[in-house]
Order: sequence, then C-alpha cells, then structure tokens
Amino acid sequence: MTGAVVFDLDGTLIDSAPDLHAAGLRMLAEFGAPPVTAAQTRSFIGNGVPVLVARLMAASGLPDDPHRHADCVASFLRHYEAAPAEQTTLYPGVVAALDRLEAAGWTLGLCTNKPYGATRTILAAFDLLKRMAVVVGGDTLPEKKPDPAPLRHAFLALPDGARLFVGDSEVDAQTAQAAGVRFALFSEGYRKSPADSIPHEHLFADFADLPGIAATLE
Ligand SMILES: O=C(O)COP(=O)(O)O
Ligand SMILES: [Mg+2]
Repeated sequence: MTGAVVFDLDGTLIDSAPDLHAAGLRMLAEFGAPPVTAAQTRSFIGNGVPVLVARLMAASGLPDDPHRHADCVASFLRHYEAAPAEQTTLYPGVVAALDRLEAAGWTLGLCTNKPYGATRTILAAFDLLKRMAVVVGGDTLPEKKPDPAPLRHAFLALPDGARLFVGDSEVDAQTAQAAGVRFALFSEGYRKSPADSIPHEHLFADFADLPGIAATLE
C-alpha cells in the first residue's frame, strides 16, 4: 500500500527567500522605509504573506496600523507576483525524489502558507504544477498552518492510505501534530530552532533520502 505525500513549499521544495526579499525591499522602498537584510527576511518566512509583511514593517520601523498594513501587503504581492521565480531555486534532488515517489505509486500534494495565485505560478515555472494532485494555499481556507485545517483539506482530496507531510519549519511540525499526520522534517530550509527540538517522525537533509523514508510507511 502507498498513499499520499504532501509538501510544504517555501524552504522545502524551493529556496524562495531571495525573491521574497526582493519583493520586500521594493515594498519598503515604495513606503520610504529603510531596507532589511536578506537574513532578516529569511527569518520572517513561514506564517504567510500578511505576517511576513508585518515583520518587515516592524524591522524597518514602519508603524503597523491596519490600513498601512493592507497597503503594504498589496504592494508586496504586486511586486512578488511580478517576479516570483527570478532567483528562486529548487533544492537539489527534488525532481528526482518526486520522480521516485510517483514511480513507487505515491500521490503528491502541496500545502503552503503562500497565497494560492503565486504558488501556482511558481509551481508552473518549475514544472511541478502538473505533479500536484491538490494545491492548498495560504488563502485557500480562512485558516493557515499551524491550524490543521489546510493540511486536512489537502489530504481529503488525495487517495486513502499512508500519509506523510514534508516541511521545513516549526509551523509545519505543529500543523502535522495537530492534524495527526506523520512528519518528515527537511533540515536545510528556514527553521529557527535546532532540528532535534522540532517534533518529527523523520529527518532528512538530502532529498535522495525521502523515497526511502516514504517506503518505511508502506
Ligand atoms: O508564505 C510563507 O510565509 C511560508 O510558506 P510555506 O508554508 O510554503 O513555508
Ligand atoms: Mg516552509
């Protein structure tokens, strides 16, 4: 028996921080605010665009009143959606790992906090969209990860059988626990704490190891 493997996107399949940072810098410049560093932006990723923008505003000294926040989110998305895959790269071994999982009979899906529109554009740019039997974005439901609803929604659209969620962050670990799904932590993404302090059933640093992890669930 196989089943379904659902992936997080940012920091898991793709290293998207450079394009998120570029959009953030354009947004801050538009509002006359000073830049932040790439490392700061990277540390702000994981809870979706509205939270990323609030963290960028705070780090740059922009007062976070609701109207300004809404304007900054709109600006950020305009810049990001205009160039979502310029400097973004797939992590090494992702395509080969997805090939092997599909060949072994697993159905693949995606559950990200990134907005659905930008998510589809990026997946298409890397030729991954057609591989995903379901794509759940950060604005697909009212709830975002770490609420379990988006992950449950993804698995509901996928075949019964073994279930594995693959992600890079504390948010993903919490989501998997809340949804009661086994979690494989990719150690090379945007986590903020040591990998061994983040709850997980499986840990990997190289995508070549993922098909073997999935095989242990069968
Ligand atoms: O948009 C974000 O902040 C994070 O997105 P992710 O859920 O794909 O890591
Ligand atoms: Mg992530």
